[in-house]
Amino acid sequence: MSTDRVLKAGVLGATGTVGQRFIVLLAQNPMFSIHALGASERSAGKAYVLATKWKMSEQLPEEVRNVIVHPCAPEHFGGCDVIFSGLDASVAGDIEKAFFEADFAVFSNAKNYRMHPDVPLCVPVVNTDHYAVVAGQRQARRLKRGFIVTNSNCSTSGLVVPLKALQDRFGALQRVMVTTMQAVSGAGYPGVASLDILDNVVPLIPGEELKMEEEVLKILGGVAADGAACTPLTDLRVSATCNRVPVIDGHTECVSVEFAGTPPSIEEIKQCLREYTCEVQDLGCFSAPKHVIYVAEDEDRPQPRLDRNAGNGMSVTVGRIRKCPVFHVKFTLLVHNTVLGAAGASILNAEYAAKKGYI
Ligand SMILES: NC(=O)C1=CN([C@@H]2O[C@H](COP(=O)(O)OP(=O)(O)OC[C@H]3O[C@@H](n4cnc5c(N)ncnc54)[C@H](OP(=O)(O)O)[C@@H]3O)[C@@H](O)[C@H]2O)C=CC1
Ligand SMILES: N[C@@H](CC(=O)OP(=O)(O)O)C(=O)O
Repeated sequence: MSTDRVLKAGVLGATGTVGQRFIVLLAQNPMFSIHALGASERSAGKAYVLATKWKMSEQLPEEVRNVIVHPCAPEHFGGCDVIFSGLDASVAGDIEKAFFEADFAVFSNAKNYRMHPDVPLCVPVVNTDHYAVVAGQRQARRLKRGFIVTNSNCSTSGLVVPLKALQDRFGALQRVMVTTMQAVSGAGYPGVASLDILDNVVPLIPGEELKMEEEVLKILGGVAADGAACTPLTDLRVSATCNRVPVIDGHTECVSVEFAGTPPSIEEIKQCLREYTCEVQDLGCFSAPKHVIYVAEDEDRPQPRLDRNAGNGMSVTVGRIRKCPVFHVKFTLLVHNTVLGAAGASILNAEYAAKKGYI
């Protein structure tokens, strides 16, 4: 298809935290027009402005205010070229399946299909090569034009970016330890009660650590020669510890890395991170950041309030890069959890899919 055509976008879960971020980003993106919105039966039939509790700092785009929210069923999304899903995971499995089986191109934020071998788990600045499994996915699931691509857990999306840069330049990684400090917007709306999170740190985000530990292996892995399945790494070991902190947006992660081979110097690591580039940049995708990784110059960065909007939320900021006395190197990174960690990644995944002729 021509990448000059404006793609009609449907948004499932449009009223939620990720859904609102989709609305903000799609309204600014010349490749897409917002064509249809979906949410639960609680919201269906209402104008969007009445169905959602708008929590973005940007104004609700005028053209979306009075769009009627539909139930999340394919018959309400006719004419859409692409479906973005910010659905709650408790319902995403069945609803997204109904859409890709109805021949829609689905880009999901939910966890349900992430670890399926024939589904790309794609952080678009890291592993667009995993789109190679889409043809096999269509064949195995008897889909004509439909398919599903997922993006990762929001903390995973930040972590894999510097890890990919290091792996590409210096070879296999052996062990990674990560401790996260995750923003409250990661829990959706209304999310964590203020009495739980103000003046506090909560050392548990149910299910989060295992997701990170598994997803990193898939994203940093490859694709089988016949294109039938993704092939997660088997030699890398990842340990994650996840905490909720009283920050609105932006997940901070303290990472320690051990290389399988001879470790590079700290200067070589900094240079590698600064120089990292990826395919969506080469293709000139609208949402691709100019710099995938910003290496923070100041010793006390990254900080969520100051750095979360780097590259319009599509860049990862890495700082405090130093020797680790246990592994080889340690650093702190920051990722915008609802932009590169969610809606922004989905949109860039769709831009890539359009450029490569999948849509
Ligand atoms: N927040 C983040 O940083 C990240 C979130 N994700 C994932 O993205 C997804 C959305 O998260 P988030 O926006 O935070 O969640 P929210 O709880 O804020 O929003 C959930 C959305 O799902 C809709 N929904 C709920 N039940 C149904 C139903 N039965 N039928 C149709 N729609 C329904 C809601 O509609 P209604 O308003 O009508 O109830 C709402 O639009 C989740 O799967 C989450 O795990 C992934 C990465 C990061
Ligand atoms: N659990 C993440 C956000 C999220 O919803 O992730 P996932 O889609 O992997 O469940 C957080 O709280 O910050």
